[in-house]
Amino acid sequence: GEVSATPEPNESEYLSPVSIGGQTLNLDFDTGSADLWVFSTSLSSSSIGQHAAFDPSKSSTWEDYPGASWQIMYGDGSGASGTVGFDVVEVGGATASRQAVEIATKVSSSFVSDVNNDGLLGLGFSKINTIEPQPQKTFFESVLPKLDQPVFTADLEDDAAGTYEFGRVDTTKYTGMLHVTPVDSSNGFWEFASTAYSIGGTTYQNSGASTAIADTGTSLLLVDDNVAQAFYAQVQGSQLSRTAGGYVYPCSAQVPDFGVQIGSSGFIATIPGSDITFAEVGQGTCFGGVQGNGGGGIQIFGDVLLKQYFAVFNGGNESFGIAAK
Ligand SMILES: O=C(CNCCc1c[nH]c2ccccc12)Nc1scc(-c2ccccc2)c1C(=O)NCc1ccccc1
Repeated sequence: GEVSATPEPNESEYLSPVSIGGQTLNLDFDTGSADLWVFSTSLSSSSIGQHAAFDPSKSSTWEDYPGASWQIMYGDGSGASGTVGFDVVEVGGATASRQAVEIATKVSSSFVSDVNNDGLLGLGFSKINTIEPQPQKTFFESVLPKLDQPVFTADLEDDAAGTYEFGRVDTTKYTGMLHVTPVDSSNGFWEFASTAYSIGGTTYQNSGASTAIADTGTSLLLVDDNVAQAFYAQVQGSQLSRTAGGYVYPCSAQVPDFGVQIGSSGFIATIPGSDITFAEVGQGTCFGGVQGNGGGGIQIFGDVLLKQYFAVFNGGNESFGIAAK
């Protein structure tokens, strides 16, 4: 069947209503991780705050996974951990009848204060699922055999609602051609080759990192440090600020267009300079949406890039495609 879930965009994330054992929570759909975890009634009331919290004792279809646990840490220092069970998980119209659901008994402060999401729904590959003693399938892997097509699409918008759809590619959602590249899932990500970039329309070879991942769970565009340095060399007044945690510049600065190659096909996905500012950090200073990846081998193509395009994640032939919209 085909399903669509319309996430509510909030700042840097796109939330979609998910039903778990008949309880609805707003989860952040995240192609950069593979854990489905939720705020739960096991957390302290101060941690729960405004969040919806899943209560397994109120689900008639809940099944414990005795002795299992999970623990996840993200590159921004945030994280969560807890216990595991199985329940019926429904997104739009697709149902996973026995989906591993990770109950948070601990969440870091950044998730407590991020009142928009009640947890994450990982859409990466289950080889990076953190459940011990045995990693479990993602929601997409669970429903894949039942879908008309083994795909899901992400149509992220800045302020309008974005949409994830499972089982079909809505060709009315994009214009021109879909630029498709093979994915190497061996690291558990939707990872592909990316060896070139462009600044202000001029293309350069990327001498550093040679791959990138499509990551709806990361707000920023984290490129090879040399590429970030080359980009900000063309932004008057920019500087790498330790206090801000990255490159900042006067909000009045002229920011050039920035593009990154998707796959070895040669297609360069471009972000208009006017869409690159991520946040104002005060005193007329702006924080850039393009930042260095801190020397890690892979580049992380997050929402700053993905919201410019319509994205197709194909779990059948393991490929990633984007098109203008
Ligand atoms: O984890 C994800 C996607 N889920 C994010 C969930 C999430 C984390 N805070 C959230 C807050 C709200 C909603 C969702 C999330 N992507 C990947 S792949 C490799 C790295 C990585 C590993 C080591 C070092 C650097 C990156 C990350 C990473 O840590 N991104 C987050 C981030 C965010 C900001 C800056 C850097 C990295």
